[in-house]
Amino acid sequence: MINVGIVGGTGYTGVELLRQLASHPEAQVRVITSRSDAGTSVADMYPNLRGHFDDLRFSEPDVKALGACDVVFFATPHGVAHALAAELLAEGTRVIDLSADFRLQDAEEWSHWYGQPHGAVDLLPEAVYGLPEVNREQIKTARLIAVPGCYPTAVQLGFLPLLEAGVIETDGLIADCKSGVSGAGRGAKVGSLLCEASENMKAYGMPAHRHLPEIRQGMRRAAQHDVELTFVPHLTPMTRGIHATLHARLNGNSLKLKDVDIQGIFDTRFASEPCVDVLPQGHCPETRSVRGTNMCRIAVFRPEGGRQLVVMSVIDNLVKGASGQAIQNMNLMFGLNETSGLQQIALLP
Ligand SMILES: NC(=O)C1=CN([C@@H]2O[C@H](COP(=O)(O)OP(=O)(O)OC[C@H]3O[C@@H](n4cnc5c(N)ncnc54)[C@H](OP(=O)(O)O)[C@@H]3O)[C@@H](O)[C@H]2O)C=CC1
Ligand SMILES: CC(=O)N[C@@H](CCC(=O)OP(=O)(O)O)C(=O)O
Repeated sequence: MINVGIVGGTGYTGVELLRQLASHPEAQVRVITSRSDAGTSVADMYPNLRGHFDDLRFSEPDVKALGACDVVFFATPHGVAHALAAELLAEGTRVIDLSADFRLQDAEEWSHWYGQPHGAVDLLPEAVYGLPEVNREQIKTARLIAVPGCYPTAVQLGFLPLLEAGVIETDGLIADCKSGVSGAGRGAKVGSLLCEASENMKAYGMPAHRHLPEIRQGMRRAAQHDVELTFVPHLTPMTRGIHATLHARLNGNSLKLKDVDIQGIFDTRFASEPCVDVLPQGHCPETRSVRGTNMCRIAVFRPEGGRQLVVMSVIDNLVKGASGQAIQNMNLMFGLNETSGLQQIALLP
């Protein structure tokens, strides 16, 4: 049994970790922290978990108790994992961070986008970007994982096959993304109020959202050179889900273009991926088909056989976009079945 600690258990990604770990056959949550709700029982705060964690109570973060765990998840705001990761790693505890603290390889770039100094520069060289579809082998031996952001997961998975195959222009790329409101976290904010967010849709984070450098970093790796991307996030009136509509243009001359099998590129790239499902030609993915699941569903279109491509990529922001992907990483790090505890099917309607 893997002994698990969670720092920041009262947020949406924290409770999503608990929901998934409740049915995990080889993981046991031993410690879960909240400073404001220390002493409260988990089942009292989240009645959907009654019967699963009845003896578990939130406690103040304590490095000794967390350091006795095999792995600690950070489901905390940016900067918290910077402060605690080194001490936990020194205890032999592995760290899986759901925040952005270790996602960018360049500490100065991180400080620029997150508006604070990087608090753990020494750990950056060993942090592994936890996108299993790209870094599976490094994840298996990692001590410190940076779980990708929600938009970066949906966007990178959608663009990767095309970038790796070298069939698209790498300038003028567009990621037009829509997110459910749980992406903004559980903390009270005016923008998340029912009267603000329902029956409404708006873009935000313009002209540049903090996920842009993270997405660009992954796309640069896939293309092996810089890419030019416009990323526009929108808030939509649903609780969970991300829908990314990606636009790219085929490169090369029109004679060669005839022969490019776009559907085949996606089918081949993700054929052995347990958490990516490429839809058959002509089908559009929908967010409700991945709601509560660790699946990314993708479709690719080439309207009228032209140069322009449209890729659609959907995930649940709290699962494949956060907690589910974090558990997928844990499974790989501990040599377990990669989808252990992650085999939920979406509830329709
Ligand atoms: N929501 C989403 O869709 C996604 C979120 N993420 C990231 O995951 C992380 C958590 O997100 P989310 O669950 O939405 O966040 P919330 O804001 O809902 O929850 C934050 C949690 O962290 C705890 N916390 C806050 N400050 C500290 C601190 N200084 N030290 C220790 N614990 C602290 C809080 O409890 P308390 O204050 O009581 O200690 C709370 O349990 C964030 O970095 C977020 O950006 C990543 C992908 C998707
Ligand atoms: C709808 C909404 O507000 N979404 C959040 C992104 C989700 C998130 O928490 O970002 P990380 O993955 O980097 O942690 C935002 O735009 O800031």
